[in-house]
Amino acid sequence: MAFKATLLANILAAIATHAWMKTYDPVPLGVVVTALLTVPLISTFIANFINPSSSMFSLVLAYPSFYFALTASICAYRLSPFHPLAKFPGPIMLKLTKLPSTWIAFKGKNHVYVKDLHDRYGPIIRTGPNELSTIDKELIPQILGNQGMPRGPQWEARSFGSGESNGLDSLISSRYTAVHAELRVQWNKAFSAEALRNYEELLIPRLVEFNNHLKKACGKGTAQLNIANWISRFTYDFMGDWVFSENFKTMENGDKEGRIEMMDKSMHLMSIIQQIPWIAPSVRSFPILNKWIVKFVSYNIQDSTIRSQKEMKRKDLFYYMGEAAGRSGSDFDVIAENCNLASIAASDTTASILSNAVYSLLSNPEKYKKLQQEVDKTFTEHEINSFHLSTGEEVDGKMYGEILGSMKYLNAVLNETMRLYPVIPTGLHRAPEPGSSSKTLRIGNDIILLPEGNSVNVSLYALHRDSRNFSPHPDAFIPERWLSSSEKSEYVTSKDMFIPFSMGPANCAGRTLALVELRYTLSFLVRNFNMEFDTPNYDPARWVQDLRDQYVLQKGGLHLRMSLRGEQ
Ligand code: HEM
Repeated sequence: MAFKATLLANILAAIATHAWMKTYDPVPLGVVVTALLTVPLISTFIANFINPSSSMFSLVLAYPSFYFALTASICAYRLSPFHPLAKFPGPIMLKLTKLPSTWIAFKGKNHVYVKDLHDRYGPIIRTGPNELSTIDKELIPQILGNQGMPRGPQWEARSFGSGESNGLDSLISSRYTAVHAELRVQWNKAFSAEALRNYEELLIPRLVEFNNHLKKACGKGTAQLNIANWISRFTYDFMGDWVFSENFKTMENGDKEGRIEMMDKSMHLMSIIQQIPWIAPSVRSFPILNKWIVKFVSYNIQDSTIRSQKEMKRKDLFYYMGEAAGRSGSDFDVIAENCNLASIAASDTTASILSNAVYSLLSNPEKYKKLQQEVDKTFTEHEINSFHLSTGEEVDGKMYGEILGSMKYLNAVLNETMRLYPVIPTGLHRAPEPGSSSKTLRIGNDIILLPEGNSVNVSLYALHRDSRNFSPHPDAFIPERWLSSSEKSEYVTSKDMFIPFSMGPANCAGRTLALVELRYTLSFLVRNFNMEFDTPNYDPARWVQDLRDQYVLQKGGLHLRMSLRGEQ
């Protein structure tokens, strides 16, 4: 009898605990742990008070029965028709827990996994107890567009800052529409036509330096180079120029401080903990786990501090985030947070696309040749000589952004690269605005009610490889699919479903600069160097295997044999 009373008390307590956790979700981890430790004790005490028995025996029974009942209650609810996401298909394990996704994120293969799930289950799937993923054409604008939702809790886990959801964090991790819109105004000013021209002026000398390093490495013969690593250092140094007015000299001296490595390790941790955002603050309170993030941020704070003490020579991002926004020294945290964001957004992203573009071209020699022909023709026609190695000339002050922007094949190659290898492959995460209770989405005549506490992800990797949007051969690198506009084209190319920079109010703020940098850098590489895979030392099949979805699409090494091209 006493045995039954303890059992019953703990089952009831478990159900009540579950109901309480659901109602006040997300409950801070510390409170949850305290509840899990104390509630079985209290319920057993009450049961024993009403029906005295051997307290030792009751205690032995209390914890297992409570945890078992709590787990059963949670699982039953998540699989039940009462769950708001009940009607969406997906593997049972994912409906129950995010643990499998956490493991897959650890391995960096979430993009492949989610695409595979969409192939199996359809355009709207359940990828977690409270999470959907969609590649549905009708839903995407409702999620990302102007009337869509703000960023979801995954972005808090990705925050480099304090991670507070209501404070002035960086633009990318603010979850409130109004806070985001206010910050975005300043970011938009930082990419005005005048600002862009300024950045372009900074880009050219840095590109010439990149050119010269590669030229030196090649000497009069052939060099074996990890071009992905060189590209990362180039994009990082260029970021230093226009964000902090500082030359980090990673091309000259190597990544001695390990900044690029730190950035990548930080994002690996974030990509894992974002799967279960509510544990993120606790995980990040462990110094051993958080050390890369802390170190990376401390470098950026140091860079912002140095920049704040310098006389401004050019309008860099620090200026736009600070002085131009009417912010002063007391707002240093906001300025530094946003410069910190730019240090990743403006380096790892372009490095990822450029390396993937080189890999794709070398894997498709006829496309490589076609691009080279276009680049040679355009550079000759417009006398774009200052990048040509053999001239060794200094920068001539001319800007070529517009000319490069009109190069059809170059832009088709970049589009095709961003289609196949989107920089943020799975992480366009959105959730109902905190405090809004729910978001209503429409699909045909159906209504999807997404209550607060639930979220939805758009997977660009799956969207861009969906044969309904891009065919034939959605997984193949075919820049030509971007060139034909006629109805009779042999290609289906859904341009509205090509969103590598996302869409809506939180789309990529740096899109215009990114495109300028990509066009310049790729055309200069193709113009000035012969490039081929360094086989048999390097197996090109490794490239795709080494790509990892770690918030930003991370890459391994890309080992090439490179030599200078002669006069064209
Ligand atoms: C090829 C290069 C790049 C790609 C493909 C890319 C892609 C993206 C995507 C997909 C997002 C939106 C995420 C979402 O919807 O939640 C984003 C946001 C953002 N990107 Fe980029 N990005 C690139 C380069 C850059 C550069 C060079 C900058 C310059 C700092 C930049 C700054 C930002 C910022 C500030 C945001 C947040 C925008 C907001 O919340 O309003 N990105 N980027």
